[in-house]
Amino acid sequence: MQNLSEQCLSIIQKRPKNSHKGTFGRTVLVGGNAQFGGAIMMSAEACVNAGSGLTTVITDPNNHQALHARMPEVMTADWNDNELCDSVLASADVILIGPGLGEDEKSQELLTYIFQKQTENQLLVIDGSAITLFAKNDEELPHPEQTIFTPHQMEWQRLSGIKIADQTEEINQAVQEKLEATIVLKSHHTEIYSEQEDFLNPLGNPGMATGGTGDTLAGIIAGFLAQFASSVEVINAAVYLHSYIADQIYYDNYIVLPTKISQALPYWMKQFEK
Ligand SMILES: NC(=O)C1=CN([C@@H]2O[C@H](COP(=O)(O)OP(=O)(O)OC[C@H]3O[C@@H](n4cnc5c(N)ncnc54)[C@H](O)[C@@H]3O)[C@@H](O)[C@H]2O)[C@@H](O)CC1
Ligand SMILES: Nc1ncnc2c1ncn2[C@@H]1O[C@H](COP(=O)(O)OP(=O)(O)O)[C@@H](O)[C@H]1O
Ligand SMILES: [Mg+2]
Repeated sequence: MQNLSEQCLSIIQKRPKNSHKGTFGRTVLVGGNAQFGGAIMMSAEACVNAGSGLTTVITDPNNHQALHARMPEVMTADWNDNELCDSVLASADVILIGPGLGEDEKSQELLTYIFQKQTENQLLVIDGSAITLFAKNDEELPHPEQTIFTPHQMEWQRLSGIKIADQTEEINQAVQEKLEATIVLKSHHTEIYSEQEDFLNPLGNPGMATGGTGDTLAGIIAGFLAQFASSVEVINAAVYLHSYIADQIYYDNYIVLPTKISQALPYWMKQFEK
């Protein structure tokens, strides 16, 4: 397993002078039920700050007002409006589903719907509740090689059937090969399992152990994939930068608020741009 280093951030390119919002990808985020609206809001805040050109959130209408108030940069779609959701999804480069999605009938319906809609040109990031739902059912991934799962250890236990205590590199890798998707296995030492190689993130701190830190990472991964060419290196950079910024904040803060990581992203991306 290869240790990630600052070098992995070299995928952060200086923006071309003649660029526009269309240059940096369209990201569609799906999640946030009435109870967990904050989760998808944190993903959206991360995604916009990570540089996604256009970001739309498909969510419970209860969350629209709060989302607009917090982040006017984000567009919204009512997750009951199929026609609107169809058109929003058709133009997506990256879809993220799961933060705060919940596990009821509506959540399952949305996951099945996204599986139907994903095309071979679109990347799909599956996080949070969507991992738990997928683990419970017999559905197949429409495009495994275009799919990234971002489970924490308990979600990975549900998805892979491997108990947390038994989650060793060899066993995890074997399940990655079966799933054919990329796995970002989150813990105090996050690991990335991909088709090519496995990676270990040496950064991060206990200040990150607060609800929303993973929702934020999912938003950064989606935003990075939307604007930089799709590769495991881009996912590595998202994981590394998320923890790098969290470590900067932890230096003089007992808790690392997830939204503070998002707010610091544009500054740190500027420091590392090549
Ligand atoms: N403000 C919000 O709206 C928030 C909503 N959230 C959403 O809540 C839903 C449920 O997700 P949860 O993860 O809370 O619930 P889960 O039930 O999926 O997992 C949490 C359980 O896993 C255990 N666990 C073991 N190892 C762990 C590890 N390495 N990292 C994290 N947990 C570990 C924890 O102790 C906890 O009991 C998701 O859709 C998520 O996006 C959470 O992100 C929290 C914040
Ligand atoms: N003690 C820790 N050290 C390093 N990173 C941590 C620690 N605790 C949590 N994290 C990171 O915080 C994130 C938590 O993700 P997750 O459990 O999905 O949170 P949530 O769903 O509440 O947003 C992961 O990126 C994980 O690596
Ligand atoms: Mg999570």
